[in-house]
Amino acid sequence: MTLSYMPGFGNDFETETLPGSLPQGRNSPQRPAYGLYAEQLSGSPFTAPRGANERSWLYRIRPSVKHHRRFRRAEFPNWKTAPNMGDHELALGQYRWDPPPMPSEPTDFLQGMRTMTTAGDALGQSGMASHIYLANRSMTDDHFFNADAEMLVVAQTGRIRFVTEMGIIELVPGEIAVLPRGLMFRVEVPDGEARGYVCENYGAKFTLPNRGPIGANCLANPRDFKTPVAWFEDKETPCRIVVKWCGSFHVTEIGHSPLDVVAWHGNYAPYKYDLSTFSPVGAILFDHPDPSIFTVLTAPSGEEGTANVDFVIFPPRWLVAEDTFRPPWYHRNVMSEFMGLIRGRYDAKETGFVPGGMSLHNMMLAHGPDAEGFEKASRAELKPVKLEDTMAFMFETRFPQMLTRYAADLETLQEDYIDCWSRLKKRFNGTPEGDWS
Ligand SMILES: O=C(O)Cc1cc(O)ccc1O
Ligand SMILES: [Fe+2]
Repeated sequence: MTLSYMPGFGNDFETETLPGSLPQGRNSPQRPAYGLYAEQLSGSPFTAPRGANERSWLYRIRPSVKHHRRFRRAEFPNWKTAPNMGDHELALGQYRWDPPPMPSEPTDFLQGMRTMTTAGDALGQSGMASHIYLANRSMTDDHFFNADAEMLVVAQTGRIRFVTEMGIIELVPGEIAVLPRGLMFRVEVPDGEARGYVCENYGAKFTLPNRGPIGANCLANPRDFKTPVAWFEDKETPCRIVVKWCGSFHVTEIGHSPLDVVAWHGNYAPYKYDLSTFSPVGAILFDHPDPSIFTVLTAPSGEEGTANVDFVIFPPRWLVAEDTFRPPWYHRNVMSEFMGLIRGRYDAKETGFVPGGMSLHNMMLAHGPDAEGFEKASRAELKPVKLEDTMAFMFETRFPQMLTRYAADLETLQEDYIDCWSRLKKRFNGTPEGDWS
């Protein structure tokens, strides 16, 4: 399937599948062409300031209200929403997990969503949740929208295709997608199996970070974000709609596909991004900068510089710093760090953090390179070194991340994770040289 995308971040896009199906010069003509219904999808309050005002106009076969019959409650027991406190007995700690096993029974993207952490409060529209998805079945007649959050999806293994009401996005591992709050979609797994990570962002939408003195280029460049062109199906067969709303799930049946948008325009739309197009900027003489230098997208909170959630990556790059301990320093952080590994190895952890795995370093819990990583980096010859074939990421939030029972009970939780620091030796011996024996 060849898919077409429109470049740009937050653009005012326009796209139509049939000639003349998109009204020009107005949003709501008396009789839109092709007998379509005009519908506005608002992603911000009507009165949001211009820079933050997001809405799209959708021209569809039936208005969405015809997609809503009376709902029944539905259950997705592994998909949790903040606040979700204390449903396990595990004490505080630094945690790391190997990849969870693929389910043996047929499992679609919704059934395969497993929440690892929740933070903040979805009803207060702040905070986030970290999930892993494990899918081995495409959704065919089932469709979904999430009223609680926009969803940032990080593909780790297997292609994953989001057939949305505004067009089709397909990801290969190493790509991400952002699906706005309220967008209707179904999820297909063209390779038969897919695994990856999801950040549900309950707060203000992800946007590009300011670059400050870096200037007008590098990091994530706007043109590398891709929004799908319009696509629709005119399918008069039974379909189901699942809604996530304030942490609960609801389902209804309708007699046709809700993916019936023939044309649309506006700036509230899904998009994808290939992480390999991120242009990293770093220290080219000495020291290790804060990881915020690798922020792809940031979802602000009300407080300046204090993200509801940042999406940060650790891409392939050259390390050139002189007289520098090059891996991450040891640190304690008021922000809470959930990490995943898409491929390769992460430079702070030589072993134990594997692709498809996860780690959680919560508010103020100390962490940093393992003993082997420290030894190696402290003695390494500081010639230019390229970190190749690697891609780790972090969901970093101002809110403490509460573990779910699923995460606490997961059989791939590494009981011995904190032992990775136990072999760090005392080097202090009262002399300026220290003891490096
Ligand atoms: O903890 C981690 O591995 C993530 C991280 C990386 C880095 O380069 C600096 C700080 C930080 O939290
Ligand atoms: Fe960290």
